[in-house]
Amino acid sequence: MLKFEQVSYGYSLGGQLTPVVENLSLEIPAGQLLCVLGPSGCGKTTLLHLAAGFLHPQQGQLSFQGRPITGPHPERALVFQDATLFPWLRVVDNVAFGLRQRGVARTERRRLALQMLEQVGLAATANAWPMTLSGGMRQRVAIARVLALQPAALLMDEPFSALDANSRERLQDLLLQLWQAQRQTLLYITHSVEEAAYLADRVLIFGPAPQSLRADLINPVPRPRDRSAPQLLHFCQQLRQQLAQLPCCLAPTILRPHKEFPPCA
Ligand SMILES: Nc1ncnc2c1ncn2[C@@H]1O[C@H](COP(=O)(O)OP(=O)(O)OP(=O)(O)O)[C@@H](O)[C@H]1O
Repeated sequence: MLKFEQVSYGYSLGGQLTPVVENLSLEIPAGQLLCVLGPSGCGKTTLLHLAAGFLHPQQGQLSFQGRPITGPHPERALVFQDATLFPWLRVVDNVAFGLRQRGVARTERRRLALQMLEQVGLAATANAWPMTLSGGMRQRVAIARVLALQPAALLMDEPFSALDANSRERLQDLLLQLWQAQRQTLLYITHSVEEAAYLADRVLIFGPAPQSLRADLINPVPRPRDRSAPQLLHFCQQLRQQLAQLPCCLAPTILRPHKEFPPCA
C-alpha cells in the first residue's frame, strides 16, 4: 500500500510558497495499476517525486508498505520519459548496473540482466551500445533495468510519450505483460486518455491546488482489453469529460500563492 495522508507540497517561487499538491489523501493498494491524468502543470510529476522520496511534503506524510517514505529507495523505482541509459555501458551492463550497486556477483548479474532483456524482447542487443538503439528500444532497456531490481513499486512519468504510436502500443502491452507477472504497485503519469483507459485499474484526474484530486475512477473494462471495444471508448469519453472541466495548462503564475506552509527546506 502506497499511502498519502493529507499531503501538501509547494514550490518557493519569487519568495512565495506556491502550493502544487494540497491536502491530498490517497491509498494505492499493493499491485494496483493507477494512472494519473491532468492538465500540464497541475502537479502530476510532483506527486510522483513525493512517492519516490525525492521531495518531502511540507504537511502530511507518505508511507509505503506501512513504513514512512523518508527518501528514495530501490523498492520504489522510477522510469522517466527519456530512457536515461549510460552511454558508456553496453546494453547488458546498463541493465545490470543496479544489481552491481547492490553487490550482486558479476556472473549472476549478467545472467539476470540477460533474462530481463529476453523478457523485453531485446536479448539480441545485449552487447550493443545504447546510442545504436531506437527510442523504443532504449525505453525497453530502461524498463528492463528497473525491473531487474524487482521493485515493489514502479513510478512512471509519461514513459512512452516520446515514442511513435506503434511503439507506444507495443510497450504498453509489454508493460501490462510484465506487470501481470510481477504485480508491482504501478503509479503511471500520462497525458493520454486512451493510454490511461487501456492500462489502468483506476484513474485519478488531477487539477490545480487547492483541490488536487478531482476524480477517482475505477476502470470498469475487464482485462484483457481491446483498444476499440465500445466499453473502453466509453470510459475514454468519461475521462475526457472530467478533463474538459479543467484548464488545459497551468502556468506557475496562475497557481494561487499561499503562505500557510512553512518555507521549503
Ligand atoms: N523545481 C521547481 N521549482 C518551482 N516550481 C516548480 C518546480 N517543479 C515544478 N514546478 C511548478 O509546479 C507546478 C507543477 O509541476 P509538475 O511538473 O508537477 O506538473 P505536471 O502536472 O507534471 O506537468 P506536465 O504535465 O507538464 O509534466 C508547475 O506549475 C511547475 O511550473
